[in-house]
Amino acid sequence: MTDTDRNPPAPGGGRVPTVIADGVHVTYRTGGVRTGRGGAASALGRILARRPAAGTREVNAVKGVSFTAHRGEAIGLIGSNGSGKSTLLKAVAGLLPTTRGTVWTSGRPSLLGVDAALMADLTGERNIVLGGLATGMTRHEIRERYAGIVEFSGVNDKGDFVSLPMRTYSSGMSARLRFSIAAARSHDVLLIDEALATGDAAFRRRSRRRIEELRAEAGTVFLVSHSNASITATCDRALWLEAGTLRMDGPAKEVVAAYERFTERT
Ligand SMILES: Nc1ncnc2c1ncn2[C@@H]1O[C@H](COP(=O)(O)OP(=O)(O)OP(=O)(O)O)[C@@H](O)[C@H]1O
Repeated sequence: MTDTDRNPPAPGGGRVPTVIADGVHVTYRTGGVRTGRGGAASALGRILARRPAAGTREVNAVKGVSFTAHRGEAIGLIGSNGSGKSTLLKAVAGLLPTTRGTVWTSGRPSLLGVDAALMADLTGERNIVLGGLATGMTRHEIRERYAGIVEFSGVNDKGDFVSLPMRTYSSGMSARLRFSIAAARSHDVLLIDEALATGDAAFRRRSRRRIEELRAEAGTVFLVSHSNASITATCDRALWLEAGTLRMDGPAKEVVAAYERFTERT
């Protein structure tokens, strides 16, 4: 299949954009250090004067990032620890506000993170239903796909784990179940944060095939990973973030090679 087959031409003749990030900045403000001084009156004064509380720290996690993603692309996000990958993903998902710049997305983006909201005290079964509803599946669709989700995740490979509370799962099993729930339906824009890193080799193969299918169903997949091999095997394009800025955007193999040269030097 050629790249053009996967990316049906837009009415205007070009590829169909699904995410446009235009000069995106994201800033975290962490709570002030408690000094024990200052009552309600001084807090009110600060709010009226728009002054941050003493000790408030600002972290500019993403600084002026711009890119356009298209239908049918799988895009890897790479970069050192703390370079802003997860923050950018959350901003694209609409879970964090931008302090400057704009993110435009077509359809509803779905973020599949390591800390996605599954309930530790509920069984895998219940979480499949809740997670399925949360990703927009109907009860009927969940019933139809339930067996496929359990099989894909492999959580029952070593016993009937799906009927046990998720707190009894290893972190790899939880991550696999989260991925399997999210991957059970097509997404306009699917954002995956490190989900593949925890699976074993067989699961990683299944996941890559499924990501390939999701792209073919005309979605866009973003994948954050510290595994350069996962990025080159799964993605055709990569964005390299360093200290919140976009260092490189291009074919995954070229970007990963440049990033590897950079990490060897540092
Ligand atoms: N909730 C938060 N409050 C304050 N600062 C934060 C918060 N989350 C992240 N940061 C800071 O924002 C910066 C970017 O973090 P982010 O998690 O986006 O990086 P990352 O590239 O995904 O890192 P990693 O590879 O280690 O997962 C870091 O300096 C981090 O300390």
